[in-house]
Amino acid sequence: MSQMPAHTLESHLEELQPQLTVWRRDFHRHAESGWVEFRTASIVAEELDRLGYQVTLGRDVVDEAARMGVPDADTLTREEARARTQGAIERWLPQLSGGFTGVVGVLDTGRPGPTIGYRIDLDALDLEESNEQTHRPAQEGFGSQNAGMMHACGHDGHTTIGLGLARLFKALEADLSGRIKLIFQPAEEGVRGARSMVDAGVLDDVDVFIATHIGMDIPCGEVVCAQDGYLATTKLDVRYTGVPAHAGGRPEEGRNALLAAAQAAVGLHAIPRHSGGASRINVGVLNAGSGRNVVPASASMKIETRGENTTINEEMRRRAIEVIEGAAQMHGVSVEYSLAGEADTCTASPALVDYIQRRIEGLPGIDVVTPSISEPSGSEDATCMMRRVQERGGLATYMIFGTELAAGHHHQCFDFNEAVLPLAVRTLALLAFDMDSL
Ligand SMILES: O=C(O)C[C@H](NC(=O)Cc1c[nH]c2ccccc12)C(=O)O
Repeated sequence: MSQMPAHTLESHLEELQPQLTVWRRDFHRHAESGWVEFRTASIVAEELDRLGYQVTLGRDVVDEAARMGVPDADTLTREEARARTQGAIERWLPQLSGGFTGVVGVLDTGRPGPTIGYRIDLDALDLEESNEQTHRPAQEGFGSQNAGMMHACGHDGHTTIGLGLARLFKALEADLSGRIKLIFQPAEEGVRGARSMVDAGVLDDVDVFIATHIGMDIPCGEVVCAQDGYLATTKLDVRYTGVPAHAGGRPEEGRNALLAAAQAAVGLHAIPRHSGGASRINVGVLNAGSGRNVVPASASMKIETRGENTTINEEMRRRAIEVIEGAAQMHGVSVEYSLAGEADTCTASPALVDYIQRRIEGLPGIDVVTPSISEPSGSEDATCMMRRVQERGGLATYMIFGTELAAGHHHQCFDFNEAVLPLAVRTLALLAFDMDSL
């Protein structure tokens, strides 16, 4: 990788900056949950294609069998139609249809050098955004137009950073060598999409891999070179089926699915925490019953286990399944459960962390460079992409770009300081220009 004049980058970035805000607010306003990011993915594909990147998408980058937590066919069809009405770019939709909303753009300089992969997650959360006028997106007219979907974790910012990188790398291509691979991943929330891109082979030619997240309760100007504290996690969908009966006339003929689920919910949260390290369990959703005077014949739950390492998470999952099955037996109902998402832990590559720390010290806008954070945090399926690259002898890390938040991640009033966008684009771009020293 050769050096490029810093003023060249800065002049391109200055020109790009207004566009970053436009992109972020457009993606925020058209928030799309996992596997239905049709409009977002089509805009990404169009921009990459316009810039001259090699664009692959859909089933070419998403392995169908490895997808997890995919919405039902009616939802996919409805959301694709919604995306069309909101300006999705038609020519890309056939390949994205059915919930194959991954997009990969490759810039091949033709000169010897590493392939550097950047992971960008596209999806919004299943959450209703605040419409309070104290919430800036609502006040300034870019609140989500899609009921029950909100960018409340910063992935609208991530997608913007990815497109900003695409433009900047194209503008600076003459000073680059090797290949840049921008990996736009669906369905990070619920850890559902990364595995399908790994199984599609997307990471098999990546030498250096960088995933990123903004926010995480640190201020704009602080950059973490490696977030190592991600928890291994398993997500399960559970369904109990009982026997309906007249609650007043023949209660003894019923088999109560609601009680089975309630028993399971309490039993799950009673599973002891693990002495070997951090462990978590959560029953996030419980729906049951059909009428006040009917013995409930159906109940469904969305649950998750987490652990500081694979062993702890596996033990939490094993105990959870014991409880789920035991509750069914207690109430004489049947139970089915399915895997709805899964991710492991991962540790960043020390050589890459050292390189990043040296390279970004003193860059414009960066006040604090933290080498790594290892406190148990949430979970991330980028870890399976990191592992794939490392298994092949490559280097991987997960960077955090701090930024002030109006409310915490996954909160209906979430918003962030958009100054992080150009800072992240500059920092991530510069990392690609001096990797020979790695
Ligand atoms: O398990 C999931 O659904 C992934 C999801 N991931 C994130 O929210 C990203 C994330 C990981 N760690 C943190 C810490 C704070 C905010 C966001 C995150 C989570 O942990 O619930």
